[in-house]
Amino acid sequence: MLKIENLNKTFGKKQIFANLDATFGDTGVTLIVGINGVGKTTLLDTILGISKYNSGTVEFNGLSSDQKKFKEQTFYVPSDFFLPEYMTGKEYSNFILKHYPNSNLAFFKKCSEWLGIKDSLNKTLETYSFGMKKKIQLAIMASSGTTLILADEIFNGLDFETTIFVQNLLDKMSQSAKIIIVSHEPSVIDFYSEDIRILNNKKLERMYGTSEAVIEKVKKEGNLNSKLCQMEKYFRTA
Ligand SMILES: Nc1ncnc2c1ncn2[C@@H]1O[C@H](COP(=O)(O)OP(=O)(O)OP(=O)(O)O)[C@@H](O)[C@H]1O
Repeated sequence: MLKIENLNKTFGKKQIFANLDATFGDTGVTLIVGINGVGKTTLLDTILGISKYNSGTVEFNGLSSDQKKFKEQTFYVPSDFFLPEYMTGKEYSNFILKHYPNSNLAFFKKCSEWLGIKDSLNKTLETYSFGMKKKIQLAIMASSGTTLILADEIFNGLDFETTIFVQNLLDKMSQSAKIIIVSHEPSVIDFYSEDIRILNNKKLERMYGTSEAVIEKVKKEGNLNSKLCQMEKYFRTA
């Protein structure tokens, strides 16, 4: 179980989280939504210990992010990434997967085949398109054998077919791992409607109801309806 208690985090004078509490079970997909700049990436970074927090506790199965066992059990797919361009896909995947004791190289090969990058594994990463770079990270993620996976904007840059494939892959993986994803896509809200949390007012709140209700709430938090009205008025009078 991932447990966050009384989390407080600031960047300078700006408070990002205030006494944020959240628990996540051992399996299933949780979708985190929220307007731009509210702190979704910071939350993932904080869980993983990449970003320090002011006070509170973050534990995964009793482990803290500075422990080797925590690192071996968790995998992060960030939204912005820089890959070692001089390595081939094969060298890179071997390099990353060897850090994970339960990784499965045979499954990596299978995922590479499913994702259509198998024939490019002997090429250097500088020759990969953005989508191919994303795909190799997804294949590594799926075969890492980790039990906590955090992924930021995971579907960005993926074509339609791959998006559907990855949604189903995550669904299967979530039977034995906890997967927490951040996404802005309405279709993703539809697919993962079981556990949706909205980051708002420096806290993480569980959302219940239909995906339409969730989308309406997200729109309201960002004042989208009011902005749309203002824009319509502007074009009517311009
Ligand atoms: N290293 C940093 N130093 C100072 N402020 C930061 C830093 N990183 C993020 N912030 C600020 O913290 C807030 C949360 O940023 P974060 O990237 O977590 O938001 P987000 O919800 O992921 O946004 P988006 O949907 O645009 O990706 C923003 O106001 C951002 O400007």
